[in-house]
Amino acid sequence: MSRSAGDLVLEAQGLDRSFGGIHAVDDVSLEVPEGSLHAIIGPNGSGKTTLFNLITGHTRPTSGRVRFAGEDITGMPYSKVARKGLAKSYQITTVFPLLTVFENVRIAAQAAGHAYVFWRPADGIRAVTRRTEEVLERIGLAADRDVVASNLSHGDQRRLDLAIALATSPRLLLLDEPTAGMSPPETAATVELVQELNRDVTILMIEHKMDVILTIADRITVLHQGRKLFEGTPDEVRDHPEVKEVYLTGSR
Ligand SMILES: Nc1ncnc2c1ncn2[C@@H]1O[C@H](COP(=O)(O)OP(=O)(O)OP(=O)(O)O)[C@@H](O)[C@H]1O
Repeated sequence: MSRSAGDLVLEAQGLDRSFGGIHAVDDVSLEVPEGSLHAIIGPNGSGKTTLFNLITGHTRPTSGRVRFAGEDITGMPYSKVARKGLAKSYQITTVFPLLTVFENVRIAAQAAGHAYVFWRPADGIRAVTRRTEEVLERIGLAADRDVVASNLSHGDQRRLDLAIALATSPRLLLLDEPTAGMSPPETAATVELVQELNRDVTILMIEHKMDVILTIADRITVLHQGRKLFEGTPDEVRDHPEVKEVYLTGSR
């Protein structure tokens, strides 16, 4: 299938999810075109994480549909969605702390099927090693390949988590606050890295730092109390009176 900018990688329609009496996500629709960097912002408790979980299959929507690369994936478990090319990088959750950087990334590359040349296993192993080295180079962790993951700085552990996601050669990468807990230099390096990755992977990200979002996003969805308050370009979001009010006063 040929792909071009403008094709929708992700389409969410009318997503809804309640937990008891809390309407965490309320009729949210989203369209993410191939190649774009789309950001989700909103105050604490506005439904960002729940929306991500509805997309990845970690949480079932009460109603609404999710399409990935044209296929309906609503309610499909993440293990299956991941094999279709949707990867997520969530706050170091996928790193094995006692394995080296290289081993961590190699496991992901292997799981993604890069070793699946069963009639010539040596080719498969070489392909996995090549993909692992390529990803480490790209993420800037090649010099740390033999370091045990738990000995990396917080910023480098986040980079490793990204490397693991990237090793699966995803078509869409979901990033949940990639700069959380990072120092200003680490944040700047991560912003650069995310922009670099976006050259060939579509990205959907949650981010709290407004300056980061306004710098790198093509389009921004603003959530407030589970609903879509506004969607637009960084300039439109920056100038939108209701968005300013929510961010400045925390309420509306
Ligand atoms: N499993 C759950 N059970 C009950 N309530 C939940 C559950 N998950 C989320 N919520 C509630 O749904 C609402 C939205 O939460 P969510 O975590 O999606 O917001 P968020 O925008 O990601 O917040 P934050 O920025 O603080 O991470 C909140 O009121 C939260 O307490």
